[in-house]
This record gives sequence, structure tokens and C-alpha cells, in this order.
Amino acid sequence: MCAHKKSPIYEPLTENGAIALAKKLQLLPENSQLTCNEIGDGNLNLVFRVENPENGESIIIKQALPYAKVVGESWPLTLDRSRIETNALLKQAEFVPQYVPKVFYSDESLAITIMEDLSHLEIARAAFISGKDLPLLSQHVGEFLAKTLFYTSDYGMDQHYKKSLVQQFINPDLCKITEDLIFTDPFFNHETNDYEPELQDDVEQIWQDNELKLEVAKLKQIFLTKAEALLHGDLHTGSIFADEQETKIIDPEFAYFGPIGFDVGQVFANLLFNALSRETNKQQILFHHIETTWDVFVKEFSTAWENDGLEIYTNLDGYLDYVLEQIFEEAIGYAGCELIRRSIGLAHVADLDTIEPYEKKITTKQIVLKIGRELIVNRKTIKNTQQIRELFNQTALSVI
Ligand SMILES: Nc1ncnc2c1ncn2[C@@H]1O[C@H](COP(=O)(O)OP(=O)(O)O)[C@@H](O)[C@H]1O
Ligand SMILES: CSC[C@H]1O[C@H](OP(=O)(O)O)[C@H](O)[C@@H]1O
Repeated sequence: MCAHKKSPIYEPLTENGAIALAKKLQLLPENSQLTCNEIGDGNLNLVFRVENPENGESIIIKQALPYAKVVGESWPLTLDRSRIETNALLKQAEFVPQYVPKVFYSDESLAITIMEDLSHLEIARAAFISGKDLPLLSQHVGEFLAKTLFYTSDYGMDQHYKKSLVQQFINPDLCKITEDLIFTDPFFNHETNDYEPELQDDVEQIWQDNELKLEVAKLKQIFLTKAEALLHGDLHTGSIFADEQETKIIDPEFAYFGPIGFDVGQVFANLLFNALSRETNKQQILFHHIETTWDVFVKEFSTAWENDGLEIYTNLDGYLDYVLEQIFEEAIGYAGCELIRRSIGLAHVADLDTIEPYEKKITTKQIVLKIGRELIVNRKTIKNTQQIRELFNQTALSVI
């Protein structure tokens, strides 16, 4: 990982510094008693919420640190991720302004993005954990995926312009995190792995499973080489704000031009985590969200393809079906990788880690590992979202 080359004016903001900045930029009134809290709960960055208590007006100032917050200064990380995040939010807003926060200001030297405060919504992972349904989430996420991915791909974007964007979104340090934490470390005895001692046998089986590792190698190769569209790059349920009516997708600092199936697969996997954390009779809504995400994605992607396809072969019978089939197959494989890495790798998910009692958490993680393997190895024969549910049910029964 490249060490960050410090800009002469960069320094991490304090809460008072965030207030001063909001005033200096006249984003909030200079003569008011602003309040500020650092609310970042992600793995990487500082997030300040600055509010004018007189009228409730507020903004979010997100700042990258020159290292990964979750690990500390021993893991240097480029500040350039802030530029990537700002530019990805702006690019996505060209296609789906309704699903991303408004960007008010950015500064590459300070590594900050100042954006709309979405605190009236709830992070989808937390909402699902507390048992909420978020009924429109998958309708919105399916449309977000279809439009951001189609219109930044060679199918729907001027191909010369797309190449200039590929350059702009070269994101080597953040891609390296994904390459290591999703596709490499969990499949080897690596120091970043983090799992309960009771999973040792299951983990060692994965490390020795060369059939599985060959398929992971193929998926990693696609991630490394297929510059299909501008991905969000980290589309888990912690990157989605939602309520009953509204959905906003945040945190695209991992954006780069990669395989469309990667974003779709991350959404599938993170919905599965929550299904796995619930009693059987409360899982239905998560499967509904998986099915709807895919159905809406296909519908919107196909409409865009028919109306706005720029690549000459988009007129050819059979090409759209071929592309959708590839995306689905890759999504299934990437979902499997996400399931495995969130169970035994460095970065976990609260859906699994908060399961009680402890024995149930271990059994659930064993099921997750098995489903992950099956999705990766059998991704060519899984042709629809119904088969994900069947695999889920069969695997759960076989472990219990
Ligand atoms: N636009 C926003 N409005 C309100 N809260 C936000 C906003 N962006 C981020 N947050 C809060 O900060 C947390 C971390 O933000 P995130 O972008 O995921 O950071 P990281 O890049 O460190 O993962 C979110 O879980 C959310 O609670
Ligand atoms: C050392 S980064 C680990 C992990 O964190 C990122 O997610 P987030 O910051 O949104 O919580 C990403 O998934 C990385 O793989």
C-alpha cells in the first residue's frame, strides 16, 4: 500500500475546526452557535456533523485520514480516496440524483467532502438488525445499480469519454484493500484474519480447498482486469441510508472501473447476512429484497440498453442476455466471497457479530461459510435469485 505523501496544508479536523470551516465557507451562518459531533463509525474516515441548533440546519464534513482508522497509523492509506468519493458522488448524481447525497463542497488538499446531512434516515444495516422492513430499499437500489452502472459502461457511455473516466478513477490503494481483504487473505493463513477459535476447523478447510481457491482466483482476476463500469465498490448495507420512502447511497470511496457483478453481489451478500441473523419466519423480506434488487436491475438496465445503448452491438439479438448472464454469474461469485470475508476476515458485519447466544453465532457463521463456498463454486449453475434462497435453506438445514 502506498504511503500518503503529506500535503503541506493537510491536517485532521477537530470538532472546532469543522465548525470554523463550515463558517468560513458560509455553509452555515457565521454568527450562530454551531455544534459539532464526530459521528464516523466506518473503518476509514472522520465524519463530522455540524448543526445550527437554532433552526436544525446541518451539514456533514467527511475527511479522509492518512491511514485506515480501524487499524491505525501502521496502515497508511492515500488521501486520494476523498477525491474519488467526491467525484463518484458527482458522477452518480448525473444519473440518479435522488439516491445520493448532494455534495456542497470538496477540497482535495484537506481530503474533505462536504455533503447533505442524511441523519433523518437510518443506516440500512442497523434498520434491518432492529427488524425494520425498508419496503422500497430494493426497488431503489436496483435502479441505482442499473443506471449508474449502465451509463458509465461501454454499453451506454461514449467510449472515448469512458476511457478518460477510467483514468480519473484509478484507485489502486482502495482496490488493493479489496483484493487483499476479500479475495486473498481469508483464503490463506494471513495475520489480518479475525475469527472465533471455534471456527478453526472450518477456516482450515477453506485454506486447503483448492477447488474453491481456483474459483476465487478467477473472480479476483475479473476484479483486477474487467473495467466494465464505474462501480460504487463497497455497496454493503452500511453504505445505504433509508427509511420507508427514501434511499440514499453513501461512501463510494472504493469506486473504480470494475465488473458490474461486484456491486450487485455485495448487495446480495449483505442482505443474506441479515436473513441469516433472523429467525426463519422473519427472513422473507430479505429474500424479497434480493429478488427485487435483481428484477429491478434487469428491468432498468434493459430499458436503458434499448433506449440509450451507444455500443453498436447493443442492437444485436442475444447480446443483452449474454451481458446479464455474465453479470449474474459474477454477482453470485462475488456474493460468496463477501460472505466468507465478513465471517473470518478483518472487517466483520454487525448482523453476524451481534447474534446471541454465542453458540448460535458460531453455527450461523459456519452456515455462512458453506453458502459462500457453494455460491462461488456453483455460480455457473445458479441462474436466478430463487436458487439463492434454495441454497440458503438447504445449507442451513445441513449444518443444523
Ligand atoms: N451524509 C451523511 N449524513 C449523515 N450521516 C452520515 C453521512 N455520511 C456518513 N454519515 C455517518 O457516518 C458514518 C460513517 O460514514 P461512511 O461514509 O460509511 O464512513 P467510512 O468511509 O469511514 O466507512 C455512517 O455510518 C453514518 O452514520
Ligand atoms: C480496512 S478497510 C476494511 C473494510 O472497510 C470498508 O468498509 P467501510 O469503511 O464502509 O466500513 C471496506 O468494506 C473494507 O473492505
